[in-house]
Amino acid sequence: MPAPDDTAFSPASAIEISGLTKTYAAAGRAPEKHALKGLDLQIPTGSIFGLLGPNGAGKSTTINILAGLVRKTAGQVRIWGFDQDVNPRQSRAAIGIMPQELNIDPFFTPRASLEVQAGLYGVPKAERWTDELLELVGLTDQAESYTRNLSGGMKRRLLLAKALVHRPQILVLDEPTAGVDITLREMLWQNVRKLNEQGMTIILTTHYLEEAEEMCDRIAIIDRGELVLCEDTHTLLGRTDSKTLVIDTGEASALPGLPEGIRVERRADGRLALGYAPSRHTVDQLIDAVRGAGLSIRDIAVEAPDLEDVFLRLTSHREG
Ligand SMILES: Nc1ncnc2c1ncn2[C@@H]1O[C@H](COP(=O)(O)OP(=O)(O)OP(=O)(O)O)[C@@H](O)[C@H]1O
Repeated sequence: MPAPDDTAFSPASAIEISGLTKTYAAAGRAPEKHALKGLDLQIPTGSIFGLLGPNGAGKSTTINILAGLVRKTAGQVRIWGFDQDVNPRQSRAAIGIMPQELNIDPFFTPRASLEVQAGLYGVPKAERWTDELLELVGLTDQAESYTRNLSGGMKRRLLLAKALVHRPQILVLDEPTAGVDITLREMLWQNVRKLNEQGMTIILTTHYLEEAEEMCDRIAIIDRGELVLCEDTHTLLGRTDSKTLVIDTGEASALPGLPEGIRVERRADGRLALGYAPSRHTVDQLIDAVRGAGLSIRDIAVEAPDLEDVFLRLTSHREG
C-alpha cells in the first residue's frame, strides 16, 4: 500500500470515523450533553455522501470535529488515511469545509479573502489558483469589491471558493442551500457535480431530503448521536415496502373490492389510489381487480416512496 503522503494515494474511505463520542460539559444549569455516542462511519472515496438527521442529531458536531473546531471526547477520525490525532496537519489539509455561517471578513475583497485563506493553509504563491476559483464560483467581476457589498448568495459562493483554496480531496458542505434561491442552488450543485467528477469526495448535510435524494449516492442517517443507517441511496429508497398505484377510472363509481392488504381511497381529483406492498402484490393483480369490478382504466401511475417517507419512518419511532 502506498504511503499516505504519496500524492497518488487514494484510500478506499475518504473518511473513517470509529467510536466517535462527544460529550459537551455541563454549563450553568444545562446538564452535560451526549451529542455523539460512539459513531462509526465510513465515507467512500469519490462519493457524494449525505449526512442526514433531525435537529440535534449530531451532524454539526460531527462536521466541527472533522474541521478541527470541536475536540472529540473519544474515538478515532481518519481523514484521507491520516489519523487526526497523529497527523493533524495532513488530515486538515485533505478537507475543505463550507460552513453554514457567513464567516467572511467584510473588509476584504473576495480576492484578498482567498489569498489570506491560502496563506493560512500554507499554499505557496505559485500554487494558488485564486483566479480560477473566482471564475468557478462566478465572482470574477466582484473580485475587487468589498465583501460587505456582496449579496448573501455571492458571500456563500465565496465560502465555497474559500473551502477549495488548498485543493482538498474532500469537500464538506454544511447546509449549503438553507435559505438560498434556486439560481444559487443550481450553480452550487453544478459545481459540486463538476468537482465530484474530477474525483473530489463530497459530504453534504441538508434538511432538504429531496436534495439529498437527487444529489447523494450514499446516505447516512444519524439520530441522537447514533447511526441509524448508512446505505446507497437507491437501497435506502427500496427499503419501504409500500407503493401507490393511482388509477383514473374516468367515472365516479363505488370503490372496488380488492385483495386483502390493499388500502384504497378516492382522491379529491377523482382518481383511485391503491396502496400496496410490492412484496405481496403485483400491479397486474391490482389492475385485474379494478377491471374485475367493472371499471375502465383511462390512465395509470405508480408513486414510489421518497426519502422523506423513509426518513420519517426510520427516525419518528425514536421520538419521545
Ligand atoms: N457547544 C455546545 N454545548 C452544549 N451542547 C451542545 C453544543 N453544541 C451542540 N450541543 C448539543 O448537542 C446535540 C447535537 O447538536 P448538533 O448541533 O451537532 O446537531 P445537528 O444534528 O447539527 O442539529 P441541527 O440540524 O439542529 O443543526 C444537541 O442536543 C445540541 O443541543
